[in-house]
Amino acid sequence: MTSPRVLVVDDEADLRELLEITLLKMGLDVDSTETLQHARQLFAEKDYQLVLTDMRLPDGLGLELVRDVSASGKNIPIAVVTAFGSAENAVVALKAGAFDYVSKPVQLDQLRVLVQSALRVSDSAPAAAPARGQQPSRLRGNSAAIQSLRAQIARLARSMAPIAINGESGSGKELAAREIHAQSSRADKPFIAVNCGAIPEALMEAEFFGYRKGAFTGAADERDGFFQAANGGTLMLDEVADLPLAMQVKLLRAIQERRVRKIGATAEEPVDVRIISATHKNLEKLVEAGQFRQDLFYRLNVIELRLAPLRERLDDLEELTDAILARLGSFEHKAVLGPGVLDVLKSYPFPGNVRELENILERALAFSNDGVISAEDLALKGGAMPVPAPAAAPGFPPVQAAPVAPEVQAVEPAPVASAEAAEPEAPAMPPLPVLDILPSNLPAYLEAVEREIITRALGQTNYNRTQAAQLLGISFRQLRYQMQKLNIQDPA
Ligand SMILES: Nc1ncnc2c1ncn2[C@@H]1O[C@H](COP(=O)(O)OP(=O)(O)OP(=O)(O)O)[C@@H](O)[C@H]1O
Repeated sequence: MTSPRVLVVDDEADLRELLEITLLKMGLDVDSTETLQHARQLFAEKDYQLVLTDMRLPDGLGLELVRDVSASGKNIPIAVVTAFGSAENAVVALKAGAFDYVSKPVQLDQLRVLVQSALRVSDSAPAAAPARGQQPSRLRGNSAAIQSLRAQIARLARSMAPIAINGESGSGKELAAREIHAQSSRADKPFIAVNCGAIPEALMEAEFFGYRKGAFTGAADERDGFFQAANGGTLMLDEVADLPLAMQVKLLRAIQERRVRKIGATAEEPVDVRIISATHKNLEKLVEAGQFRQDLFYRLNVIELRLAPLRERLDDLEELTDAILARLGSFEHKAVLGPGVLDVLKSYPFPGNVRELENILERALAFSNDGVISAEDLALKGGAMPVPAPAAAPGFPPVQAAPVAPEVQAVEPAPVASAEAAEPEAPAMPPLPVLDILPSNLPAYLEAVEREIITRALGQTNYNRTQAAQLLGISFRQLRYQMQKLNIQDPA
């Protein structure tokens, strides 16, 4: 069996030699050259599994080779070596189709990780075909928007470039991120989704980077953070716009250096993580307003992926509805839409997108006769639903913090005790109650207030959690945490 062959293009003799020796020690065959022209010739003549090129070459730019290799249709990963501190070059190369980059001075551990994951990419099937052993796609729909999304996902799965997914709440951003991970050479490593908007600011550094035993009061054991938990795999930064500025600086550093330091540790540890970020907000506007760091935005936004809202792809509604009903119904009790109900759904704007469709169908099924859903069962405009009485005051249940284990696939941090802050443009606050007697147990009292407010919002929206979250100016996930924490259940 022949070894994989790598083409190294660099005119700096020392660096070229270092790259060659490292690759040879990894058991690879290496061809090397100093010029762009010779590199093009070699690439045309021979089969390579990886091309590694410097950005500045005597007769041109490594970027030109990136474009040639990407356009060749051979599906060969090409990585670039960028000058120290040249974030622009790295981003430009990734945008042009580079698989990944290493910065000078080249850290050999990072180079080896890059080479190994690049070789896994060239090993796997071409872009359109699913990787070995991969689960079938959960992404339903056949509209032009979804078809183009599938094609983009297949292409993006083959690189390390950071991806920024933008789309309304519930439009499938996390699902798309999971698909990219599942189709990538990282599929057998963890996919960790972190909701940046739900982590208390004081815990952020510990949650992202981990801590050593005794680093602070309560740090009874050493613990990994999200970066270490996602090592080798993909880290999804959901609701990335909600990251506080101080954390943005630390995150940028971790992404640039590909190293993290646990709180209380002296040494940094390398991490190999692909970053996918997602938001329903306009990050560019937040950058202009000084609420999001430009440098982090630039790093995260290398490739943009936009998810169309459901109302812009109503062609998908039937397939989505069928898939959701098949999941909700059982073998004996099939769930179906009654006559004309699909048209009623098509006239609804779905502000909460596919997630709202799921919620609507789930509720409608509970109200339906024998699993046949009528237009009334959909209760699209909201109808009166009895508001469940708030839980009795005595004996407030203790709040359980969810432990974060490395094998956890979607990490949702422990719920925060107070109601999360609403968007800056949230409507005016109702006046605060004037209390005659001060509560003797403030946390328990606040919990009772929170339970009362959330239960009222859910009652007003017929327990449609998407709409209740909107009413309260919090995200769907934040509402879900609070409901779990306060043990509020849908009476249906
Ligand atoms: N094209 C699709 N096919 C099948 N299911 C979908 C599709 N798009 C979204 N969903 C489903 O809709 C629900 C919401 O999707 P997801 O959590 O990915 O949305 P999101 O945009 O990340 O939401 P949020 O902004 O609230 O984080 C999930 O249950 C997901 O599986």
